Amino acid sequence: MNDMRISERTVDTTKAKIAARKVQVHYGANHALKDVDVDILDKTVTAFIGPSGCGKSTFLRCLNRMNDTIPGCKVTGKITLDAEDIYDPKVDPVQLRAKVGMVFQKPNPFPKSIYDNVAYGPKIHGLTRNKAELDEVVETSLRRAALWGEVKDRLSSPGTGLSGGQQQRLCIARAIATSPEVLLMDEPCSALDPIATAQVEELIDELRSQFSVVIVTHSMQQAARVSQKTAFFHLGYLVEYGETGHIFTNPSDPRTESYISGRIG
Ligand SMILES: Nc1ncnc2c1ncn2[C@@H]1O[C@H](COP(=O)(O)OP(=O)(O)OP(=O)(O)O)[C@@H](O)[C@H]1O
Repeated sequence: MNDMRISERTVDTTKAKIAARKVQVHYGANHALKDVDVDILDKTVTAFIGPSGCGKSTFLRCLNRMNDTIPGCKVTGKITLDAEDIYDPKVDPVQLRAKVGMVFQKPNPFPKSIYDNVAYGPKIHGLTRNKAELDEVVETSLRRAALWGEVKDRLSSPGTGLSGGQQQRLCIARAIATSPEVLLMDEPCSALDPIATAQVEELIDELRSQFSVVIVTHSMQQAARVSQKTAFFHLGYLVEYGETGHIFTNPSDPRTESYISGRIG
């Protein structure tokens, strides 16, 4: 069922899945993001890089309206998903977040069973008609998150009992269970060891065949390994955006050059 929804999508990889124009974010008096314009492509991994505090997470949160939940945070400008304005008053942010899922820095499974962690989204969004369909979505999502083999015999055990890397893959399974079109990942490997990091990176590459992935990372090596497009942020500006290979070998802006060569950051 999940597979059907995905294969039904017509995809043109040069097409913008998300388009941002003149995006500004203020936290009270702090002007955190300034005039950000970018097209995020479908079926592509886009990395957001830049020094601490430059606005990467702030911009990521604009893309599924997570900033709505932060008091004093004001977002202006325009962001569209498939040409539809996500800040239009008729858009329900909860529905939007099912389409634009998010995985956080620290694995944050619900204090529920492994099964219920994954079943939660499809249940609240009414995506399945019966237990058999729900079972199928849970299995498919856990398989896609490369976790099924490790948990299939203990689906009723608590999600919080898994290792850190397994918990992060569970959170990824939870995020993909609603068949999102975009997956936002905010430093998803920063709490993981190198083996778990490698597993999640492999997974990111696989997920790209189904949808658009945006990843915030402090690791330039990781950005280079997993992404096809990179956006470099500095002091609230999106300084440079382009092919990852180009950004890392031949950046156009001196600020990008300084960052990738380790002179700022
Ligand atoms: N919840 C918040 N409330 C108030 N100000 C915030 C909040 N989140 C971020 N900011 C401010 O917005 C600016 C950008 O922060 P943001 O976290 O987006 O940067 P970042 O590039 O993701 O940083 P890091 O790499 O350290 O995670 C900073 O000045 C920060 O202090």
